[in-house]
Amino acid sequence: MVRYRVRGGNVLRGTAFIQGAKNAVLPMIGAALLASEGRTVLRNVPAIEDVRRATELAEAIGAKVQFHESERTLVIDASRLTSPVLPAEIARRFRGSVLFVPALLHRLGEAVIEGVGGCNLGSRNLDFHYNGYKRLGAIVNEEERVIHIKAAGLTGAPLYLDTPSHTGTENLVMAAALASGTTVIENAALEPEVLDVIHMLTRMGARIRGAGTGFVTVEGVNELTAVEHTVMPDRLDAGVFMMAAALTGGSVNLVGGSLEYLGVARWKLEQMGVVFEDEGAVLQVSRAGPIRPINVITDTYPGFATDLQSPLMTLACLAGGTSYIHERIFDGRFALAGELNKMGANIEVTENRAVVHGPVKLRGTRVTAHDLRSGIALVLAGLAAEGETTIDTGYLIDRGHADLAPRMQALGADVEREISPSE
Ligand SMILES: CC(=O)N[C@H]1[C@@H](OP(=O)(O)OP(=O)(O)OC[C@H]2O[C@@H](n3ccc(=O)[nH]c3=O)[C@H](O)[C@@H]2O)O[C@H](CO)[C@@H](O)[C@@H]1O
Ligand SMILES: C=C(OP(=O)(O)O)C(=O)O
Repeated sequence: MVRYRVRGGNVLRGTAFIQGAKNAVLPMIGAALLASEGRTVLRNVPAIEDVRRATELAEAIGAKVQFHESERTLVIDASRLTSPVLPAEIARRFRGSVLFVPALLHRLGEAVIEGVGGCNLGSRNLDFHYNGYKRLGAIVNEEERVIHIKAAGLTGAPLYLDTPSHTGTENLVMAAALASGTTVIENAALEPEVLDVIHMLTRMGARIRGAGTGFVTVEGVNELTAVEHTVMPDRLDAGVFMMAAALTGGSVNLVGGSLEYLGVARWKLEQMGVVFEDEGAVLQVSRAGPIRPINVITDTYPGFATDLQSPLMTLACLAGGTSYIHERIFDGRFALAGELNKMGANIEVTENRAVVHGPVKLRGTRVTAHDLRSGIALVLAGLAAEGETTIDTGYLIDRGHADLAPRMQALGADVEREISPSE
């Protein structure tokens, strides 16, 4: 079992390199599987557990994949896919497994989903995905524990999403890209990662209009070509390093930490006292004065990202006053509050609203990451706490943050990653 150990009190200074985006690279691996010839090269790929699982899953269905981790480069040869089955033991470990379905439908005519993983955040349905496939002509059998989807050729159709689902949009765009005829997807997601995936698909030969408008039109083509593509920077990884600088009162330079994709999170952090200075392509982050309390409502992009809500809760514990957080995307994303309260925080949760009373003095203790973002939020809490914080289920942090300990150490933080002796 992986565990993180953090000794608090150090002020962070120096340079951090922001990784490539987890939520862009996973659909890009799914997109690479649509190309029936040649090799796809993805650059700026983060060495995270989710990418390792995606590599294993792609191999399980017959693709040849090489992950050159030190070069942050993934090479995918999907010329022969051999199995429509997404095996449970891999697929259950990450949400991105669901992004392999369009390639299986187009290449093999069926997909068998033995399980889908991802962060445990309450209900996480896939009905928008399945309804979309059905409208494109697929038959979806959801009656068993194992889901079977069959498609003898997909045909373009008008589609909609009840809410602008991130992976839902990516999946329906990929399904429509090789369908015959035209598909219009109404209420499509606007997240920058979705746009980066559409950019890659367009370079592969897909005909997609309207990305970033909420109405995406896809004219189906007969084939897609393997391309080389550089994954955009991870705005969630950047947000964490911004908050690490702010809560320790330090100053860090973020390489790849552009403000361009932060949406409302940028303005909320500024209201809390975070100062940004763009120096060409490097972003300097520091704090002016004490941390101020904040009101945050999570929303789809450009609203405040739900994935930054947990780290923000840690920052709010240190603010001089009461902060209010309203979580609108996931119904089970407040397990963090109980863990922070063990460290001395004063957080009250009622359904999907949290009231964070600050400032408190956090004390290091043993805590548990319930999901990826609560895990990284506990690392941040550890940086600000007196004494040592031990965070179990470190695998969840490694799902989405590459080389966290060395990157934090380079800034002067006392963060260690260890494998627990019990295994
Ligand atoms: C791999 C990946 O990209 N993960 C991201 C993606 O997850 P993911 O794509 O799973 O999140 P969605 O945008 O689909 O989910 C948003 C909301 O819609 C609901 N919903 C979604 C699909 C569906 O078919 N039916 C349904 O009811 C979900 O339960 C949730 O309440 O977007 C989330 C919201 O920005 C992020 O937190 C995740 O980091
Ligand atoms: C919810 C998250 O990821 P996933 O959708 O991969 O579980 C996340 O990145 O916080």
